[in-house]
Amino acid sequence: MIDTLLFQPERLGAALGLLLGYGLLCAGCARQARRLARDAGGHARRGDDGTPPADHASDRAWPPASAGPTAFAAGSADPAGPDWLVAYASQTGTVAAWAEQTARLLRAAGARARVASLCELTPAALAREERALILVSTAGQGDPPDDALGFASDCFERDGALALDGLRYGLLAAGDSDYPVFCGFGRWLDHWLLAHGARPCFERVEVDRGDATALALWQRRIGALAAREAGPGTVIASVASVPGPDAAAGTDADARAATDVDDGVAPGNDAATFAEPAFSPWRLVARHRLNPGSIGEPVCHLLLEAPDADARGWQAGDLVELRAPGDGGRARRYTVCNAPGADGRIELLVRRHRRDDGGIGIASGWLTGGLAPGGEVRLRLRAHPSFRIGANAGRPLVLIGSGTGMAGLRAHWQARADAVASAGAAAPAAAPVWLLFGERQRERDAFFADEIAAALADGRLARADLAFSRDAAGTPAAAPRHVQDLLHAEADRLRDWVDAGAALYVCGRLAGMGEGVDGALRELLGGAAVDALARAGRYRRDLY
Ligand SMILES: Cc1cc2nc3c(=O)[nH]c(=O)nc-3n(C[C@H](O)[C@H](O)[C@H](O)COP(=O)(O)O)c2cc1C
Repeated sequence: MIDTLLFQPERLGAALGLLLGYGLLCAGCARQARRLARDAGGHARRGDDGTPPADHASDRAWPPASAGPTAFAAGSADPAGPDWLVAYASQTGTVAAWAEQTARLLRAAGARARVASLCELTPAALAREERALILVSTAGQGDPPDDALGFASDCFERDGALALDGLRYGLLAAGDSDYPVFCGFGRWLDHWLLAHGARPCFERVEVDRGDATALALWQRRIGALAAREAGPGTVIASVASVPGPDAAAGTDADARAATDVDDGVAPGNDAATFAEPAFSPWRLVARHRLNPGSIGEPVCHLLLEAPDADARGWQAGDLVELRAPGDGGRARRYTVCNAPGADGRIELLVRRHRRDDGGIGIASGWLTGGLAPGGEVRLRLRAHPSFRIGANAGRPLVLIGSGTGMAGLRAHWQARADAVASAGAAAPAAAPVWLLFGERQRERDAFFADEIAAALADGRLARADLAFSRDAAGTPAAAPRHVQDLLHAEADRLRDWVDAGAALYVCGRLAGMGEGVDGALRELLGGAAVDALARAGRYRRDLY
């Protein structure tokens, strides 16, 4: 996605800079070159046919089951011990959660740890730090997550002018090797840090699809660092029980030798266990097809009921991860389609996926067909901080999306309406909500048309603009066909809303819609303004 936000020459002149800078950095740093050589072959754990091996299919478990209970005893560590910044950039919340867990590990080892999103940091602020653990994912096509856009563009602007030689850091790069540019942002950031004099405490840890072995390695690295920094006599427990890099298929002893951290951590006691929430058995209450007769694949609206504890603590904008039978234990993500309600139910929108070979996707096929009402779904909720309402609760909202992206938009307009209802009559008038949505045919694919009409009638929605791409025959050529065309058609209104403080939320497919909407926004508002909105948390995206 940032190729449209940051890395296009006509915008920040950065695409060329990135490529050039990347090349120069690689050329200029022998150690990095060795690392890159390893990177090139380092993902040979994929099967010969290009399919991911079974361990990649594991969900984002942290720590891996094999790690056993993870315990860090503070021992004799100075409670006001070394101060760590744990910085993260995360598009869909995975890495944000790992950052929190990383900080917990450090604190349990007697260190002080502050967690901050890269959107709260500048390169100059980072330069003032002595110790940082940095965890970043990659989004779009090898790009930074949205919360790192400002930081990344600052890196370009300050390139050459910044000295980071006072900083020691460890870097975790999360990605998915199914994408052509694996861990693109994490690798770029690592090179940028090195080029500016920052010193790595250990070799970059790359985590492919939540790979448990790589997470275990990260955990070992932190444990060893914490032990060393906490000083002699500190007992840090259980880190030694995490399988070492040599025990793991495909990891390299060289990476271990290259680090300046000793993994020999003394076993100890006491537990400060952390773990991902378990999958719970939710139940399918009802399923309706939203687009009968559509020329597209079926889109179903699913209603799911929670086992008690799972229904709490989530917000509009959050995701679920679920496992379908026969899907190799892989966790699939869907955006929740409703706001939290008293009944504790969640709703999902699922389009049946048609593969290139004509077959049907395992998870989407099951959710839209094989799973019978009353049937069980192994599911867990996942916070998605960068798509939540956050500080935008009082702002006008512009909700933009297409297809199953309706899910995240609906959750937000429902949540806004619920917040207004619970504030009571004395509350000030709610900030307005504007929906812009695209699908194929009005007659078949107008998801939630009745609900939208009712919301317009009672003011929950101030305005709704819909575009149907396959209804264009017979209409003027200039008529909006896609949601990005709606933005162009409503350019003045869009500028007025943004001037009035609106936040923009975009949900749906990255390819086509997400990129097209980003391009339209940049054309209409200007690239710098869009970057500023992103930095201020007023441009939030849930793209897939
Ligand atoms: C829309 C989208 C685009 C992605 N693009 C890439 C990519 O270009 N390279 C990569 O290695 N991983 C890519 N990923 C995978 C994510 O980096 C990976 O799932 C990561 O664990 C997500 O962490 P987060 O939830 O903290 O953002 C992409 C994921 C999504 C949803």
